[in-house]
Amino acid sequence: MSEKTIAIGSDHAGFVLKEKLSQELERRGWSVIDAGTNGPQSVDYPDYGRAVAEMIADRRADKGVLVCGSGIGISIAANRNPAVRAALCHDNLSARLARQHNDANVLVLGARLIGEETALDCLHAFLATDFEGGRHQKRVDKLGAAR
Ligand SMILES: O=C(CO)[C@H](O)[C@H](O)[C@H](O)COP(=O)(O)O
Repeated sequence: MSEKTIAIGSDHAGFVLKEKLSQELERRGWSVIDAGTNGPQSVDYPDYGRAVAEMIADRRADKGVLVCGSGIGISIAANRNPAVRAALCHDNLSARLARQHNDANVLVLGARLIGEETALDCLHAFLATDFEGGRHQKRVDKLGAAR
């Protein structure tokens, strides 16, 4: 795995946004593993949330990005894996706090709820922000998540 490997996945509702985010990640030098889906045909979000979560757990990817219509279903799916801290974000601040306070390793976006510009803003904030540690470390430890 290269130092900057990211796994990305979506259901049909997130497919178009996933493609845009994937292009942006590659433009920024990330090695992207695309877990699908690969078109607009209706699929089931748990399959893609699970696939990206397993890549995080197996350390095939450092971070992940998931997209569905609201972001809710695919967050629930990913967070069932104890290695994952998936954060559903709607703006720059929530994406930043997800990293600073929660050490989130998966960014989740709702393609039917936010526009492309906001999604890219969330992505940039998520990638640019480090975990603060300190008082947040023991709380993250209590989540029981592996790193
Ligand atoms: O999981 C979701 C809702 O919590 C996502 O928004 C899905 O993308 C959505 O449920 C898919 O809906 P559709 O009517 O089958 O396109």
